[in-house]
Amino acid sequence: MTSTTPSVQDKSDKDRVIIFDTTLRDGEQCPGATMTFEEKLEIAAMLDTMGVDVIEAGFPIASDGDFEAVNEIAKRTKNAVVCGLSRAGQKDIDRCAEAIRPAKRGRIHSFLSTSPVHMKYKLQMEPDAVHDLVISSVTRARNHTDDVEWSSEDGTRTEFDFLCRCVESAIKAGATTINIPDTVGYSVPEEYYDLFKRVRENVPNSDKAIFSVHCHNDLGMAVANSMAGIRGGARQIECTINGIGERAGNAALEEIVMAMKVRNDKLPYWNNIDTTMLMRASKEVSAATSFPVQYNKAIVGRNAFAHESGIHQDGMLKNAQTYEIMLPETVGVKQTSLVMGKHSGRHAFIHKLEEMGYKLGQNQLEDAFVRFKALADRKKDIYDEDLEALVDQEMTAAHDRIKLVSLTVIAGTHGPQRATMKLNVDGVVKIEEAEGNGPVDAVFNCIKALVPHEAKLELYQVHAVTEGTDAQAEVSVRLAHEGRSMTSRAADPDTLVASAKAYLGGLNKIVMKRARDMPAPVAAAS
Ligand SMILES: CC(=O)SCCNC(=O)CCNC(=O)[C@H](O)C(C)(C)COP(=O)(O)OP(=O)(O)OC[C@H]1O[C@@H](n2cnc3c(N)ncnc32)[C@H](O)[C@@H]1OP(=O)(O)O
Ligand SMILES: CC(C)C(=O)C(=O)O
Repeated sequence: MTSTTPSVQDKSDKDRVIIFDTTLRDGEQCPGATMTFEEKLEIAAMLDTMGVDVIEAGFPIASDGDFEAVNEIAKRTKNAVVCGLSRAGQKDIDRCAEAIRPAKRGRIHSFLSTSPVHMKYKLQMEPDAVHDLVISSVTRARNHTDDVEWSSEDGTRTEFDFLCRCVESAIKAGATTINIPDTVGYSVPEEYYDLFKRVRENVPNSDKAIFSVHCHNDLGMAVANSMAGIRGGARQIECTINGIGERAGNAALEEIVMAMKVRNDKLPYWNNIDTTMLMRASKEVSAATSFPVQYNKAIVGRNAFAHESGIHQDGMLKNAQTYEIMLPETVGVKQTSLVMGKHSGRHAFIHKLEEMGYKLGQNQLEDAFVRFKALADRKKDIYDEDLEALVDQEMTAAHDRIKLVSLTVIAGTHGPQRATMKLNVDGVVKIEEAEGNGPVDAVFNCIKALVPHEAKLELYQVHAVTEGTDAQAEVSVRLAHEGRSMTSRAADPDTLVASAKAYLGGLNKIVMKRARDMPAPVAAAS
């Protein structure tokens, strides 16, 4: 934990927040997120191990498959309460009760809309009839289990007095948890805080139930609203892994939990979640639903602990607290990553090369850095292999007597292909133009014209250093000369430039060998 991250000091019961995970119910409701029976069992087991207090495992009346999943999760879950959702009708409630029956601790979660728009158009019921149904549904659920949650669907758009009337009756009928959902993600933090505060103050028996928040993210405020509800006196948060759920989703469990942990000074609440499992949970849910996690998603996005900007990377290298408010290990991420890219600076570049085992002199470093920046301008992702190729080239090129200055190639359907090349040979710049049977042949013919030699090309191979159409091409050539073979490699985003550099690399090796064999002044190649 960094010093900006106070630990949860005083774990008093009044500040304990129940984490109610609804990934398998509300999470599964979003289009395309359907999970198989086996995937649901795995996710439920993971949530149980992670310390989730209540697992909403499904909506048993929805289908036989949902019933089976809730029922099996109820049988297997060791610690958490297993909850099933049901409408207010008797059939729904009884089916839900049957599904959760094997659970060590089972909960029926019954809901009914209370807002004018929902009552009038969706339910087509008068408020008094809705109120009666609240009482009869909670009473029926209570006959099955003593753990009953009642939700006033569209609670944040419900008339205050009617909401209080329904909440009071639900508690009187035996509801032990009262949820006031922001079903359509319409509320704002101050308003949601106020709603809980006022309902708890106005409902005479409010202290007999635990209040719960359930927020949707239509305006991007699900987590902020959830925390506001907790400040207003709620002590259960309904949330999902990766924030999946209806439309724009629910409050994300990982964000809620880490907000309480990192900002415990301002949000002095605690929960039982093992935060080191958050990344694993995110990956498991993403794999099961095939929903990718947004790169910049808080806590579990792949960029959440990654830095590309030079100024940030420099800060991070000097002290991680400069740009990170929590340690990656806290959420199950191995380590911070300093991603090399066009915004990186020298500090990070040198650090990266040292990590990869390279020690370059000051001039070599400066040259390599300039070439790295040029590469990063052209290539989206710079991988370790790119840096390796770049530095290897830098190191071998340092003593080269033949250097590529420029190359232009005209290629296409109307041959012959033509290359124009400028070389620096022992400090003298020469230019030549040549044709060839294809662009590579034209390039090599240019080299032969500029540096006449006897060496024969034995092998020419191209492969991509990394993936993507902007990947660097790595070219290998083998030149046979006086009974020996010289191999050389070069990389560049342009295959023809890489080809020229690889060929010249082979020639430089021949020249160097000659110079070693007969130390007198040598002309380039033979
Ligand atoms: C805010 C939420 O997330 S609520 C949960 C939403 N989740 C889902 O709907 C997923 C699972 N749902 C389903 O599989 C199906 O909708 C079922 C099985 C529940 C119902 O299917 P159907 O019987 O074909 O009804 P359908 O879904 O078309 O319509 C819903 C009916 O339930 C009624 N209804 C809606 N909410 C409730 C409620 N809380 N209590 C009682 N009745 C309700 C509607 O008014 C409508 O009734 P009507 O048929 O008399 O007009
Ligand atoms: C059933 C309730 C809790 C719900 O999902 C909602 O209102 O969003």
